Amino acid sequence: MMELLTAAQMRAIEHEAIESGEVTGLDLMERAGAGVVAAIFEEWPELERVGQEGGPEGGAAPDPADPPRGILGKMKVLVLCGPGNNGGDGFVVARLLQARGWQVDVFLYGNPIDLPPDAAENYRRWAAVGEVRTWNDREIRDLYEGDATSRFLVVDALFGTGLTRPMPDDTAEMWRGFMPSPIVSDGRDPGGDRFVAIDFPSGMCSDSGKDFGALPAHLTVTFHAAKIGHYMSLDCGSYGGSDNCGRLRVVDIGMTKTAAKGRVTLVEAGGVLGQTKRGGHKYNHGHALVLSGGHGKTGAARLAARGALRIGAGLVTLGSPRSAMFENAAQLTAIMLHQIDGAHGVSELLEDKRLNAVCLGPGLGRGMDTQAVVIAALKAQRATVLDADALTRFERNPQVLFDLLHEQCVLTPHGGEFAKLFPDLAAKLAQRPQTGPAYSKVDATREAAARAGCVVLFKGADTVIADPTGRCSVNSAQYDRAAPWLATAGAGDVLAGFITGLLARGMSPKAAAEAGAWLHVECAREFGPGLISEDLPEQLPAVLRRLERDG
Ligand SMILES: NC(=O)C1=CN([C@@H]2O[C@H](COP(=O)(O)OP(=O)(O)OC[C@H]3O[C@@H](n4cnc5c(N)ncnc54)[C@H](OP(=O)(O)O)[C@@H]3O)[C@@H](O)[C@H]2O)[C@@H](O)CC1
Ligand SMILES: Nc1ncnc2c1ncn2[C@@H]1O[C@H](COP(=O)(O)OP(=O)(O)O)[C@@H](O)[C@H]1O
Ligand SMILES: [K+]
Repeated sequence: MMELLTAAQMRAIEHEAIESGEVTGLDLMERAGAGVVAAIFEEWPELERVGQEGGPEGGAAPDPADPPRGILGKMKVLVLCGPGNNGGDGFVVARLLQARGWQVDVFLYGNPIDLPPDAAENYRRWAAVGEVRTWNDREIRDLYEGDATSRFLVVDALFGTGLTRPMPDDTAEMWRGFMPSPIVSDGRDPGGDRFVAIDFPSGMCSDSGKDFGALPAHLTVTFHAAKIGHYMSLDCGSYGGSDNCGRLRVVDIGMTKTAAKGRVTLVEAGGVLGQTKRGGHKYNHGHALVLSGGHGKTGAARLAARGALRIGAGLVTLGSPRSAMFENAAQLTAIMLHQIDGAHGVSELLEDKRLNAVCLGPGLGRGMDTQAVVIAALKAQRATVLDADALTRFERNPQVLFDLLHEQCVLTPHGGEFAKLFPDLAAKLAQRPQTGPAYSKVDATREAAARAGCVVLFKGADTVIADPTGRCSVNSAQYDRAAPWLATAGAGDVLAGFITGLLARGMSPKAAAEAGAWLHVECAREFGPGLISEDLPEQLPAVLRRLERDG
């Protein structure tokens, strides 16, 4: 199970490892620097030839007959070291690359006398073989921009997990010079300069992913475990959150400990395995009820119902108001249809104990009825997914909803819905931070789950799932699992259906939310560009088959 750490947890793990005699701080820094160098060559194998005999190096003319050499031209390294241990890692990288024959320039932000001990030792080791130039952001920019014939490998070792406030003013000039470098979506820029961030792109908050003025990287190399900030996607314009990191690599530096408490995990395939049916009658796999909106607003509920059926609920019934019966009947086959009018109808139908999971919200409408219907369903104490209108209908008085929620419920808000139910938490999350570690989506979702008394799944490319006890995970649709096609109308309705289907099959609310969200992203990836929400449930057979095969 992959953990995502806060900066404080990482420091505690490091402290424990050093105290136990498992490793020294200097060992860790050496391994971190060596790990960065190894990651650079794994990412761009063609760079291995730089500085080697017969390979391109400072001064070598590009050879158009030899594409790799022609692409690289002259390759120089610029290492930007900061005043803490992130800077210490930078000195190690500088030393190791110079030893391979690279031409390396190193700038230090701050006074060498103030460096912490391990960084100071690596400063000395570098200073014995190379120059440390005093920080001058104008000079760095000139050096970078003034050399049109060279390609640069820029190593950003300014700030890592110790960043506590917005980037200092005297880095702004240099940042502006670097910014035009294109950051392409898969983190590769094979023809141009390479920006490598040690631990974090400097200016990015390691706990929240929030942007204190970050310099985006093509490759980010972190140590021991990824941090929460690496997986927070801010959805706030072109640069922010995980978008800053380019590709992410995690390097093992030989520590064995994990976070003692408050751990956050990354949702992975493991939690989803075993979902394929192994026998039993349809009633052994549960019976899900999805409530439809009225005439002209029925598509969302059908998407959810289809999702619930495909994910393996034994039976799925669509509860439809009288006005929409014909419309629904015309488009349903395996899904059963039952007329339900109003809250009374819901209570009556849920007297049938075989209906063990309910989905409310997609297309339900914001009319008077919705609130009463939700209340009736919650009083029936079934495993219940509340999405869309079933959430926003309580905007004026969320406490009415919170008082009725129980531990078998899952709320699935997107950002707008979250803000309606938890306006104070959404406001805290939206604030531009002045000090770090900043308030994160993980913090907000945990608080929301504690307040609601049930599982909250806060959607996005970084879907955060928390239960009221603080257990928390992130389902990421970033990096290798990017699925931008999910930003399509109705995708959330299908997710609500997936989770409802898994609840009907007896999964716990948190496990169902995690597995549903994971499979949702896999379905989007299985289909790829051009996806519309109807396609999502139809990818499940292939995804489940693959899981079975590879499991
Ligand atoms: N933990 C581990 O296991 C391992 C950690 N390792 C490495 O250590 C890194 C963490 O090191 P770190 O704690 O020294 O913090 P780091 O990011 O170098 O910055 C702290 C310095 O920056 C300063 N500062 C902060 N913000 C600022 C701002 N906006 N503007 C100006 N200054 C600012 C801050 O000043 P202060 O706030 O104290 O005034 C302090 O001087 C980690 O990212 C990883 O690379 C590896 O070696 C492997 C093992
Ligand atoms: N850029 C993206 N990358 C990955 N997943 C996304 C992205 N945008 C949206 N999603 C996912 O798609 C779904 C959209 O849900 P929602 O906003 O409720 O849409 P709708 O109301 O149209 O059904 C959520 O599961 C969300 O996590
Ligand atoms: K950095």
